[in-house]
Amino acid sequence: MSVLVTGGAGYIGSHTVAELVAAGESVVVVDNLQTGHRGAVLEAFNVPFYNCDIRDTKQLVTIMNDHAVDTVIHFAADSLVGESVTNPLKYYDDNVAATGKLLQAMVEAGVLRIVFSSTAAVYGKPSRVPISEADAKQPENPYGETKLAIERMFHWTHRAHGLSSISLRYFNAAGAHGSLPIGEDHRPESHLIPIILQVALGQRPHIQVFGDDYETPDGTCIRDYIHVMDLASAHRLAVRYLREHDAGVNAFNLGNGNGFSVNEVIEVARTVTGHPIPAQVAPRRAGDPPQLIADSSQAQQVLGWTPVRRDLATIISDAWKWHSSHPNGYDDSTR
Ligand SMILES: NC(=O)c1ccc[n+]([C@@H]2O[C@H](COP(=O)([O-])OP(=O)(O)OC[C@H]3O[C@@H](n4cnc5c(N)ncnc54)[C@H](O)[C@@H]3O)[C@@H](O)[C@H]2O)c1
Ligand SMILES: O=c1ccn([C@@H]2O[C@H](COP(=O)(O)OP(=O)(O)O[C@H]3O[C@H](CO)[C@H](O)[C@H](O)[C@H]3O)[C@@H](O)[C@H]2O)c(=O)[nH]1
Repeated sequence: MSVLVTGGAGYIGSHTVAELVAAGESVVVVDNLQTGHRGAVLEAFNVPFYNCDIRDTKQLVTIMNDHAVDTVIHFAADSLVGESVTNPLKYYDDNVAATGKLLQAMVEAGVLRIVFSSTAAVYGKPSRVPISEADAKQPENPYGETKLAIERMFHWTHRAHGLSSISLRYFNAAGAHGSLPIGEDHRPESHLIPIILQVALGQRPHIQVFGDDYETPDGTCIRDYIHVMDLASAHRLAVRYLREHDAGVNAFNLGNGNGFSVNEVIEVARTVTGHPIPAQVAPRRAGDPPQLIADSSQAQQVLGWTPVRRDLATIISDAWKWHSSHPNGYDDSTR
């Protein structure tokens, strides 16, 4: 039995591949490298890699059959919130329609288990924190809307085809493997922690703090940062759960349950890096909710998941090891 990982050359996907390989799973990666990096799927893993789009149903069916795939973990997506607002149809095509093609290939190949990368963005601006899975889903951008639409596809494909699924709603993924040479390399980078670390590396003059007039103790936005290897372990457990249960349709939040403000994150990064990291207050970024904090008790109870790298200094320190040893990210010249 193998696990097919779509988007396995991306940030969270490559860390999950590392986790699965370490657990003795047989893994196959499918990635069109639109934002991923060939170098993120380490040669030492000896994992089959297909430079393939998830819309290519025919090739996916062949790959699933050739590798005796029994479960898919689906990371492949567009995930820039701002771009999704200016170009929503790209997100309906690349996220919703492309996932439809992937599910079609799975049904054709008789692969009826999927773990899906969902997001806290399905909730929009929450009415309370911590957020529970049953709370209102009111996405404020097409990115979150398309992820929610995919979650709904699982409802109907379960009824029609018996496809069982676990949607994992990540809060703010951060950090890096810590011992293997993989980490975060989005181009352009939009996430707070890697941008702060680019300031520490001298690649940017300062960090812009998007708004200091929110209704939070220090006025800056609060987020729930979750270590990428804790996300990876949740995927491993989700695969196991799907194999061992007639699981139906599930969705779980993945976060630490602790919120840190933008200013607090900058302060911890100053301590970790020993760099002053100049900060400048800038206007609010459109669509940012003041606070996002997860209630992840369901993932803990049902999957047996326990995040173990919960400390923000550990998360930033692992990210710093990656960024300081790979200041220009992956070398894509050998693609
Ligand atoms: N990074 C976060 O904080 C975060 C938070 C919540 C949810 N997510 C979701 O988690 C998933 C992974 O995020 P990431 O940060 O690792 O992103 P990423 O861009 O690093 O990884 C996505 C990978 O999918 C590949 N891909 C995209 N479209 C494809 C297609 N049509 N066919 C084949 N491959 C394709 C890309 O090349 C890339 O390697 C995404 O679905 C994202 O929406 C991320
Ligand atoms: O240069 C920056 C970058 C970010 N921020 C702030 O830092 C916080 C975190 O921002 P990120 O862009 O790192 O993360 P988001 O919370 O916006 O987004 C994350 O959570 C979303 C769900 O709400 C989506 O899932 C998305 O993919 C995921 O990256 C926000 O308050 C943002 O305004 C800054 O102040 N300056």
